[in-house]
Amino acid sequence: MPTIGIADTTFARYDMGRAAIDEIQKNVSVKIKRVTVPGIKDLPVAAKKLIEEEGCDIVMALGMPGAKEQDKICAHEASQGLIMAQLMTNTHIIEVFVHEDEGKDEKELAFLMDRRTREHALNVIKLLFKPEKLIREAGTGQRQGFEDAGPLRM
Ligand SMILES: Cc1nc2c(=O)[nH]c(=O)nc-2n(C[C@H](O)[C@H](O)[C@H](O)CO)c1C
Repeated sequence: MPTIGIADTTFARYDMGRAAIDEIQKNVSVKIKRVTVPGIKDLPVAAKKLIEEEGCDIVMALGMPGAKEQDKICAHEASQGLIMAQLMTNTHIIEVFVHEDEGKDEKELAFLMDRRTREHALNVIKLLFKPEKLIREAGTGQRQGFEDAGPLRM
């Protein structure tokens, strides 16, 4: 049975880990290993350890960059770390970041954090079990959270 790793943060203002686990368990039978770290810059090593030490086949890295300039720099650094961890382990780490200023108010932010997490959880399931479904969605302008952009028409 495959194992999905879930790495999330205490900095985030919504329990993204719980949303991811709920969505995965509604759809498939897998083993889940969860770890929670303080912030997004701690996610790369957490994800790498889930892969190398806990045998995870894929990992979701869940976090919320804050609205300040230093938070955005922090998010860029965390993203680079996550890409490095993927290359070092040859394993997908699906980054699910929701920036605190993406929602117009707290209600919309919570909605977005829940929905983006769940939609990426479904992507993780497709990557693991049904990669051909992603091929069918190629070029269709999928977005996680808000409305899909949709395909371009000629
Ligand atoms: C400036 C800053 N911004 C964020 C953020 O926007 N989101 C987040 O999850 N964490 C932030 N952190 C904390 C770092 O990611 C990390 O937890 C600490 O530097 C400890 O390694 C920091 C330090």
